[in-house]
Amino acid sequence: MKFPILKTHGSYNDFILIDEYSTDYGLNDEKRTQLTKALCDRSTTLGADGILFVQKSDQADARMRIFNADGTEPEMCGNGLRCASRYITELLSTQQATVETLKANLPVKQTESLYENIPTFEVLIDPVSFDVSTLPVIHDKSTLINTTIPELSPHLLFTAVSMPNPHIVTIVDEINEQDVQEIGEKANNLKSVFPKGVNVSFVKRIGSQQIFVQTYERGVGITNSCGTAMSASSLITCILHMNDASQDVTVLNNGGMVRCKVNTTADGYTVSLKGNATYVYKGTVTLDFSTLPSFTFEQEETFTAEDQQYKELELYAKKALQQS
Ligand SMILES: N[C@@H](CCC[C@H](N)C(=O)O)C(=O)O
Repeated sequence: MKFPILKTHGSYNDFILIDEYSTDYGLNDEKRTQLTKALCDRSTTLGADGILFVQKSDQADARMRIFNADGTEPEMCGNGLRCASRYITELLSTQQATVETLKANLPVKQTESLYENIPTFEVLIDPVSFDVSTLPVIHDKSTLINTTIPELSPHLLFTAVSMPNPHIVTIVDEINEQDVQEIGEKANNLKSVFPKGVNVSFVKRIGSQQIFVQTYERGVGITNSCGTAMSASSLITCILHMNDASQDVTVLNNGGMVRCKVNTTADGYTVSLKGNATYVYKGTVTLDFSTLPSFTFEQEETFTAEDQQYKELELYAKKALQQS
């Protein structure tokens, strides 16, 4: 089997995009899982945090499915949706679209550049719920807001929210990557509390409407950034009165920055997530499912100027972090 792939990233949360919209490769979910594990492996010529499968939809303009590097399929991916949105809107020659995801059909659009000449997309994160049963978290209360989870840590205070993938967020004075790794691994092994695993974020407030977020992603590990986690973190800082809703929260991360706006709705909240959708390279993968994980990859095009431009945003975000 031979198929083209596109390497893309949102705040250096990187994905391999496979276009099943234009060509039916006859993949089933078992094959998608096998493919994801093989191509996302960082010891190969590719490597990524996940695969975005772009497909046809009978409810929306197109459909995006995301598979984590470990082959599992989560409910949502915010950074990935921006990348898929760029691909879909270019494919359909439009500037906005509705994209079917596992839990909702979501509006997406190209928007003003986050920084000079950065392809920028805005996606809606919805549905959002603080009901612990939606993550799920096994807990005797129906919501978990700024509360200890003694099985996880005796002193950290966590808030649980589904975006609609599961997140727990803790606000700290300083972020230590070792702690993020340790608590993230522990939470994902704690099946009595998080039966489906959980994304774990540490958040530091760095100024008015400005936060820094680091995330341990379920099914991946520590990533440069996680779009739904940054949306969850912005929302939680608003409900804890550290930031204001209805105004942008600038979220710095280890791969750059995004902007999140918390919207108050009749049912609760949604979050608008704005950030880059950067293409890195294109090429062709050749493989035989019977001999996976081995495959070959031939790179055909690199988006050097785009990559260079993004590095300037990254530098700007790093400086903003140092000055905070
Ligand atoms: N990186 C993503 C989230 C991907 C899914 C997550 N690892 C999960 O299992 O829920 C994002 O940008 O939101």
